[in-house]
Amino acid sequence: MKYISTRGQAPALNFEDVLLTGLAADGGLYVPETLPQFSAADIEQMAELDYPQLAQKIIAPFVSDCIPEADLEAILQSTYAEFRHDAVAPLVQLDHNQWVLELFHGPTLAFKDFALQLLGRLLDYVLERKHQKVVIMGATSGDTGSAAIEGCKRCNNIDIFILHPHGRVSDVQRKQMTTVVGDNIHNLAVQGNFDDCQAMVKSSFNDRGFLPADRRLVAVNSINWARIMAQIVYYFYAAVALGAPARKMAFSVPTGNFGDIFAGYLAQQMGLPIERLIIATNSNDVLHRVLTSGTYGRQSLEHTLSPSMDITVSSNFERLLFDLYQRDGAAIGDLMSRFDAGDISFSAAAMDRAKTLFSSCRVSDDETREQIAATWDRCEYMLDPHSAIGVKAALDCDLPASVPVVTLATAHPAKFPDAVKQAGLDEAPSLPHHLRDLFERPERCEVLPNELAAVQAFMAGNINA
Ligand SMILES: Cc1ncc(COP(=O)(O)O)c(C=O)c1O
Ligand SMILES: N[C@@H](CCOP(=O)(O)O)C(=O)O
Repeated sequence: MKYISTRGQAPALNFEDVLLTGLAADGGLYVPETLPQFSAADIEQMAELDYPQLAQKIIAPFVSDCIPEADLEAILQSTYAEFRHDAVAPLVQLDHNQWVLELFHGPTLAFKDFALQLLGRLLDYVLERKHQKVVIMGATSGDTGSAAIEGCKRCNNIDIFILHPHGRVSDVQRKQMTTVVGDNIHNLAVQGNFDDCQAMVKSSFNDRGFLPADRRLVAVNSINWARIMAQIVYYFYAAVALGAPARKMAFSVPTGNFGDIFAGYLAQQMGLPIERLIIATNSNDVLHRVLTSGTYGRQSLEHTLSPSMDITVSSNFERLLFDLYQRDGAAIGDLMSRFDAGDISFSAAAMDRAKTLFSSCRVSDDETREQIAATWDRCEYMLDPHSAIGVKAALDCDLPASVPVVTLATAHPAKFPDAVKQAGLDEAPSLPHHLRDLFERPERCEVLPNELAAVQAFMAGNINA
C-alpha cells in the first residue's frame, strides 16, 4: 500500500514511513493511494469475528507490506486486551432506533485509546527493528494527550512531548496526563488555546531544525494516518452488529478535528452501507458552517462544556476535500494556502458530493446540558458532554424512522463531572477502579508561554540521550 499527500507534491510513502511522520513535506496529509474493498459477502462474514479479529481484517491491507500477519495479530490482540469490556466497543440501545457505541472502555476513557494503544505498539515494533529513537510531539484539548502517553509510555525509543492549553482541560483529563511517571514523558501547559498548540505542532513538522539530527519527529494527532486507520474498525463492528450489510445505518459523530468522522467516511468508501454521517459540533461550528454555507472560515475559539471539541481549524477536513476535489492535489494546495490568508469557498460540485453523505448539526452548551438530563431521565443512561452533542444531533437529524442511528460515545462521563453536575443529574459519575486514586497522584507539568520558540527550546533541552 502506498500513501500519497493531499497536496500532491510530497513523495509517496509506505506504511512504516507514514507511521513515523506527521505532515507530508508539502504540508499535506497522507492518505492511502487506493482503499481496500469489502463486498456484501465479506461484510456478512465479519459477524463471526471478535473485535481484534475484525481489526486484523480491516487493518491488514493497509500495513501488509511492512508487518507480517502473525505480528499484526499479536499486536492487535495485546492492544484490545487493554479494554475493560469484553466487547471492546459495546452498543447500547437508547430507544427504538437510537444507539450509542461506547468507545470509552480503554485505559484513558476516551475513543482515542482505540488508535493510540495500537499506535504505541506499532511504533515500538517498528523502532525496535530499526534501532531508532524518535521524538513525538502532540497537541491535545484533553483526550489525545493522555491516550498518547498511555499508549507510548512503555516505549524505550520515544520521547513524548504533549502540549495542552493551560487551564482549559478538565481536572481529570489534566491529571490523566500529568501523573504518568517516566523520564521520557513531558507535559507542557501552553498559555494559549488548542488551536495554538496544534499550530505549533504543524509548524514543527515544517521546520525540524530544533531536533537532534538523528531523531525523527512523529505525530500522535490524527494527522498521523495510523490514527485514522484504527478508527475505521469500529464503524464496521457496530454496523455488522446491527445487521449490515442487509441494513443501512447512520452514524452521529461528535466532531472537532474531523478524524473520527473521516474514518466513518472511509468505512463507507470501503463498502460499508452507511446512509448518513452526521457532523455534530459544539459552538465551535466551523464544520457545520462549511456544510450549510460552502464557506470554510476561521472563527475565534469558544470555551464550551465539551472542551475536547474546542477546535476551530479542523485538520482532517483536508483529507475529505482531497476526495471532494477528485484527488486534485494542486487544487487542494491552492485552497489551503488561500485558507491561511482568509475564508475560502468550495465549488458547488464539491459541496454537492459532500451533502450526499454528510449532514451537520450545531449544539449549544444549553442544549448539551438538556440532552444529558433528558437521556438520564428517560433511560438512566449518563452521557458525557461530547456524546450528548452526538445524541442531540442524531435526534434532530431528518432520517427515516427505519434507519438506525448510532452515536459514537467518545468519552466516559467521569472525565467531565462538572458538565454532568450542571445538567442537574441526581447521580455523579464515578471513575473506574484503575483511576480511583487519580487525585492523590503527584503531577509533573511545565507551564510555557504561547510561543513556538519557547516550546521548541524546552523540547530540545529535554530529549533523552
Ligand atoms: C471526547 C471527544 N469527542 C469528540 C472529539 C472529536 O473527534 P475528532 O477530533 O476526531 O473529530 C474529541 C477530540 O477531538 C474528543 O476528545
Ligand atoms: N480532541 C482532541 C484534539 C486533538 O485531536 P486529534 O484527534 O487530532 O488528536 C483531544 O482531546 O486532544
